[in-house]
Amino acid sequence: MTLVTDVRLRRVLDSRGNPTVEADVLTEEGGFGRAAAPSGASTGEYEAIELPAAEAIAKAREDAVPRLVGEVHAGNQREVDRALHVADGTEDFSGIGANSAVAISMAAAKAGASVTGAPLYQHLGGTFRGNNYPIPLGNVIGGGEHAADATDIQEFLAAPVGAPSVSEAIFANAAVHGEVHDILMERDEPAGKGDEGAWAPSIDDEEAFEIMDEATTTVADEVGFEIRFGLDVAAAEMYDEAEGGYVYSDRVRSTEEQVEYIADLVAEYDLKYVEDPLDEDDYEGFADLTEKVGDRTLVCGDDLFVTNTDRLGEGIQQGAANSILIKPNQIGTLSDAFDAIELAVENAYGHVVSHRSGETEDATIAHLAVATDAPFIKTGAVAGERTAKLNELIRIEDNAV
Ligand SMILES: O=C(O)[C@@H](CO)OP(=O)(O)O
Ligand SMILES: [Mg+2]
Repeated sequence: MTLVTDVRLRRVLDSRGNPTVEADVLTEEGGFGRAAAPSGASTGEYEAIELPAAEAIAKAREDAVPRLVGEVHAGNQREVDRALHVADGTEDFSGIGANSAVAISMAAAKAGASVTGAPLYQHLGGTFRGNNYPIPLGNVIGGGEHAADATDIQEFLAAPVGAPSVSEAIFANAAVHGEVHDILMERDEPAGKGDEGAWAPSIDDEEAFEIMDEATTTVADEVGFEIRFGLDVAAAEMYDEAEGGYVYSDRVRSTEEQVEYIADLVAEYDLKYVEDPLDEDDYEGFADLTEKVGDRTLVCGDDLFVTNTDRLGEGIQQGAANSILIKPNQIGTLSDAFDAIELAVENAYGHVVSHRSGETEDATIAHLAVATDAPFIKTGAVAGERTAKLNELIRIEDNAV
């Protein structure tokens, strides 16, 4: 019923104005799915390889499309994704590009769902999926690789942990984003926005912590539920061995100092979430920090694990982190992302489904998060390519997809 009859690929715009790959998958019985690949700026060294969009499309047309059309069923995700791996023939999708692979993989899932008439989250998660929804982590202040002349820490994320529903959580994050703006205005700190729609003022990290504390407290009082906050340090971008450690605007921190610094921040601000607090090669540092604060906060590996089961397995062995960021384009297919989620869940690691800094209106990750009972989703707070996912979550909760 879901035999693939055509795969069409094209270049479309992403939110940074760069070309990215969009895929359409068509099947017998009129099935149709469309999806587009996102793109990172602070990419991990061990991610699957994104090729220039035009090249990825040319390679996929030559090598992948003939192995899909008339050969695989969109309703059988493993079959589709195996064919993509065979077509690619490398370990890191450098053959056809992880951008082509992930766009086709996600479009196939949507095509499979469309034939059965089930919403994508149910197609992916099964009919016995639980009734949980992820808490959205909303990026409201940011810098690092996502904005020039702003904070050293890449993302300050609102975490509305007490929200009674997804929609209330989403509106709370938007309110925190608005409150941050008001506080910045009061302080006479004008701010543009970074790649993900977060405010990118020219302030130091210390001031950003003060503002986050104030903004989350103010909005929590207004809405009447608990709002905490967290970070994506994106520390691999700061780490410079020759400089002796983590290079901040005002100083360099050694690995030990970095672990202490982050542990102190967790204690001082009761942080709910800390992503990539250490370099992507430093399992040991991650393990040290997890030992110190892992009972109180989520220590999450993004560049550390890159959605890869081998790297996650190593982290589990060493006790590095207690949660994993899931970005399908880091690994190339939905099947590989599901494998990483399964391994995480089996080992009591939390999983956080995530957007990239370069995004499109594609909302697949909202369905992926709901399908897999993810405790958290990280997909911004405002901006159209972010609200595409957030509004889809609202629709899913409202049974309207
Ligand atoms: O580091 C991250 O977690 C992401 C998304 O916020 O950024 P990028 O897509 O640039 O890697
Ligand atoms: Mg990150």
